[in-house]
Amino acid sequence: MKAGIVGLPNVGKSTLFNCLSNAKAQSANFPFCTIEPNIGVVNVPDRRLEKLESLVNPERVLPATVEIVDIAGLVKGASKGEGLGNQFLGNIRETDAILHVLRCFDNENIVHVDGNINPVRDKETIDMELQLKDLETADKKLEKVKRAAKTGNKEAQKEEAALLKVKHALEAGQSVRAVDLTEEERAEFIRPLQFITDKPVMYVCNVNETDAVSGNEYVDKVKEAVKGEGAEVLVLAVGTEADITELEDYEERQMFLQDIGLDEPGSAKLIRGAYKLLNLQTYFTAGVKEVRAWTIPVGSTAPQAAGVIHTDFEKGFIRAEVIAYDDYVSFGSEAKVKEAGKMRVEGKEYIVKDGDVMHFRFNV
Ligand SMILES: Nc1ncnc2c1ncn2[C@@H]1O[C@H](COP(=O)(O)OP(=O)(O)OP(=O)(O)O)[C@@H](O)[C@H]1O
Ligand SMILES: [Mg+2]
Repeated sequence: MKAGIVGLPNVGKSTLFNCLSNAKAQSANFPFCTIEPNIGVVNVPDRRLEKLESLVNPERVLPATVEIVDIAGLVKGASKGEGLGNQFLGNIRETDAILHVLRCFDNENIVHVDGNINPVRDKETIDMELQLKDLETADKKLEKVKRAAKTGNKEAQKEEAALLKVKHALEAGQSVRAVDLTEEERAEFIRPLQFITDKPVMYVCNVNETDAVSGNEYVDKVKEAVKGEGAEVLVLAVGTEADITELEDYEERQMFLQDIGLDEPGSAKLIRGAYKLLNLQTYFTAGVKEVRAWTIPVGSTAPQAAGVIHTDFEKGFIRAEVIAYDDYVSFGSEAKVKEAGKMRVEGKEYIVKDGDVMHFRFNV
């Protein structure tokens, strides 16, 4: 599962990537600095993990991770091959969620490819290119389906109807995620086509240091423009945070953050947001050797969760012993939780909850 960073050229995508990931991407003040995508594995900050560490005192602690991809900037006409359009759009198709960076800062030294600062227009430019690309996908598929539909194939007729809804919405400037489709239409016909504008999105407003806490007028306009989408809008002083990430010393980083009015890096919030956007959640294993966060899709069953550790755990799954995170913390140790009768034994059907601390019993 991975989230891709998209936006116009020179808006701060690679700089954002650099505050998230230890892998360093080249960032510079000229458009199309990035050509090949940069891929980084990012630790998901989670205070619960720190709490468990303090209770268990393990030899090591392993956080959950999420993959972030820094993609080349898109420009108007990308869907028709402008810039390096088509190739870049291919890189976006391979991701599972989109972090859309919008330039919300004034700075005469940093070139804007369209001449002035207007994040709402920029968003529309990017959306339109993504929508045009999706339209191409829909048209191609429709051509095939139409023939089968004409012969009276019922399934093909249903598919044609769903695709036509999507086509018309895209032509009207809507994204696929906003199209009114039945659950069945989505699952059977639309999701398999991996439309770019069907992927969940979060907007990242890149602001100056002074606006890191309360945003600015540009941010307000973005919020107003995306109100109907239900998407999250995050305010982040990307340039400043990248500088702070460079500091070796933890105390020094905290001081800098406090100076700009933050108690944790905005990038931490963003990573958690990306994790949620990907529809992922965490369960923990907590032993003296290792306290570890494991990543599973929301709605996973206990055997599926066990399978993330090892396929044998899933195949030979017998049962899971589960402690709710809050119980673990309020009783202070596994032994005390057991004494209090708060440890549950769950079977194959159990849907794992975020934060569960788990042991698996299995048989191979
Ligand atoms: N909030 C900010 N304030 C001032 N300058 C910034 C801010 N964010 C990024 N920059 C600067 O903007 C320039 C472009 O940044 P970056 O290389 O990250 O853009 P990009 O979106 O990756 O561009 P490309 O699409 O060309 O790869 C860099 O010089 C960076 O330092
Ligand atoms: Mg870049």
